[in-house]
Amino acid sequence: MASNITVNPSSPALDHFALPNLTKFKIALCQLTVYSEKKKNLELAHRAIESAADQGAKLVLLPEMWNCPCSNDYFAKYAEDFDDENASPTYSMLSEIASEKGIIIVGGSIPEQNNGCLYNTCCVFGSDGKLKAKYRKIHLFDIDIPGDISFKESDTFTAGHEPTILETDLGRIGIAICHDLCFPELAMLYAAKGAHLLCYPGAFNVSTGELLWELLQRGRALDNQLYVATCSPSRDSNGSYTIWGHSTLVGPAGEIIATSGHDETTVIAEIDYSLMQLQRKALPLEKQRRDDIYQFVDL
Ligand SMILES: NC(=O)CC(=O)C(=O)O
Repeated sequence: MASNITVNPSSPALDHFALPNLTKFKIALCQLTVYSEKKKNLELAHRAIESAADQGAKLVLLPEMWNCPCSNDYFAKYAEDFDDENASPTYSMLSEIASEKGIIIVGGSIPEQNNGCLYNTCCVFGSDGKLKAKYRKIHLFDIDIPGDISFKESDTFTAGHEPTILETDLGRIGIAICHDLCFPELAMLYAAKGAHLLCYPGAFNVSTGELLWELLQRGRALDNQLYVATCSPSRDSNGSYTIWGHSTLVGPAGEIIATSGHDETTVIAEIDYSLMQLQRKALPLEKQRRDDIYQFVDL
């Protein structure tokens, strides 16, 4: 299916150097422990967001599946319907704290129930507390490594098909979730639409995490010369799915700006979009791209 984003990388209308109102700000990556009680997860997230905002963060990113254990056995039971916002405790909590603190929240992901389907969904709330965007994970994580890990997200979830990029005071933000990191095309699509920052709530496991997590984020940042932020739950070695952790902010030259281990923590780091401009000037990939030989086409 065609994306609802029209992409023309060489469009003269799009100034890839244009910066948002606020070019320098703090981002917080809240690496949260996930409990089996949803109420506890909501309370923990509320405290972490509050504390991050009090430390000056203007944008808070939460992990993939931060209020539900990462298992097909739980997704349906924990799912919420965002169309009925009064019936969604997660929606209410994120919306309230976003407006109370005047911050943007990229709300990680939780299971969404909608019209009989389940989605792995990220909601973004603006500083007025309003829902600004909803992204449903496009690439579901199905893996089978004999003797290691077997997980089939598509047993439960339906894949989304709408890339989501939003214009904010903190720049153009592209949203994707975890396994979406493995697909450079989605990041390229966002870059072609002028994204400054890509946010990936993620929950890589220990098998793929050690090998791929950092490599993929640095690759997406370096190829597109923009910021990449990831946020994972903390490790729970008792669960059936052992999380890698290591929430990270990567800069436009592919450099790690800040990262964590696998325990519960909040990473607070600075984003400075002028570094993006410098990197793009120093290494003008956009100008060097050989559109005469290959082209990125949005079908
Ligand atoms: N949750 C995921 O999509 C996990 C993933 O991609 C991984 O490699 O682990």
